[in-house]
Amino acid sequence: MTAVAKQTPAPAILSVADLAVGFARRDGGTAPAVRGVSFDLHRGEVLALVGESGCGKSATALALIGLLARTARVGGRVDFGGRNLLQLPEREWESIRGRRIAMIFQDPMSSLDPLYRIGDQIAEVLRQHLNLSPAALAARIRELLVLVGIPDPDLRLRQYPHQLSGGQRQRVVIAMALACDPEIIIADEPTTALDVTIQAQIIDLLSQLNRRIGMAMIFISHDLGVVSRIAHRVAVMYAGQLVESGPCERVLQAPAHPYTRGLLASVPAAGMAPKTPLQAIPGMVPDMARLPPGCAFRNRCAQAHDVCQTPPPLETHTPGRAARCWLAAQESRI
Ligand SMILES: Nc1ncnc2c1ncn2[C@@H]1O[C@H](COP(=O)(O)OP(=O)(O)OP(=O)(O)O)[C@@H](O)[C@H]1O
Repeated sequence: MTAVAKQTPAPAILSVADLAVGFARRDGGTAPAVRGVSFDLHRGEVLALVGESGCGKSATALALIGLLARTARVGGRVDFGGRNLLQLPEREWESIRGRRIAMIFQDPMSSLDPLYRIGDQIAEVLRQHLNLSPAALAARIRELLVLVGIPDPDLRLRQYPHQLSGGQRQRVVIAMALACDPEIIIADEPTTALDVTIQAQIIDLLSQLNRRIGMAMIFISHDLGVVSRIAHRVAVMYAGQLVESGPCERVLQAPAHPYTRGLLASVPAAGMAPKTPLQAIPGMVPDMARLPPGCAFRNRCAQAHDVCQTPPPLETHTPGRAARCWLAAQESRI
């Protein structure tokens, strides 16, 4: 696996502090989904949120853009533009969602309306937020299609979603997310629904756009191979908590948490011989309603020992690198 050389810029434009999300259960209780997550997103930076299905990545993302289900209970702070987004009334979200913070979902068809032409759908996003003349609107739609690498934009903008390939549809969704020059894009598994070659093209496009336009991005993925191609920083989540974070190259080269090491062993790395067996992490992600006492990963961890019955804190060992593991501290892995 080759990590692209990237630099982490400052300052923070979004600050998440002690974010907690829980979902109401039928018995009146709350099932936790996100447990005390804190991180900063810096201007121009790509931060990857990584972890297996069910570890709380999407719930974190949806909290940042005010799209959690009504049954969700939310705590903590999300500071952006001088406001705590968790307290924003819905009518005030209109000037932020899609305008200053935009989201790209996994399946392009969930963001596109099959009944409307591509150009009209991009126009709708622009009309919602900006007051452009008809000529400026048409020019901006064309410019966006060119920006995301859609060939023959004048033809494509008159077509319907079903007339485009899956990769082109995801490019259109990216164009819609970029339409109003947002400061932050949240991309939730944006390539999972695409085949492998197209996946690589979309990741390269997002990476190029980040470098050219400089928008910050929260990139959600379960695949550290994909993350290594785009992220400046990585935050690994397990059972709703951050278990490791740090600069992408350093985390991938010297993972401090056994869970991060498990995730790395389960993805193909560049230079690996073709039939090298990949190792899945044994066991299952715990049921969030019945978390084991102590470290949430200990039932799956080959290195678990007595101390792991006490929950480990997320400790910063070197500046910018943190891990939630008693062993990481003892072995000075970071
Ligand atoms: N609307 C909801 N109602 C009840 N529980 C939910 C809801 N959305 C998510 N959850 C639960 O919250 C936990 C975290 O889910 P989340 O979707 O954030 O995980 P994820 O890491 O993004 O996984 P995936 O990649 O599968 O989306 C899971 O236990 C999930 O079942």
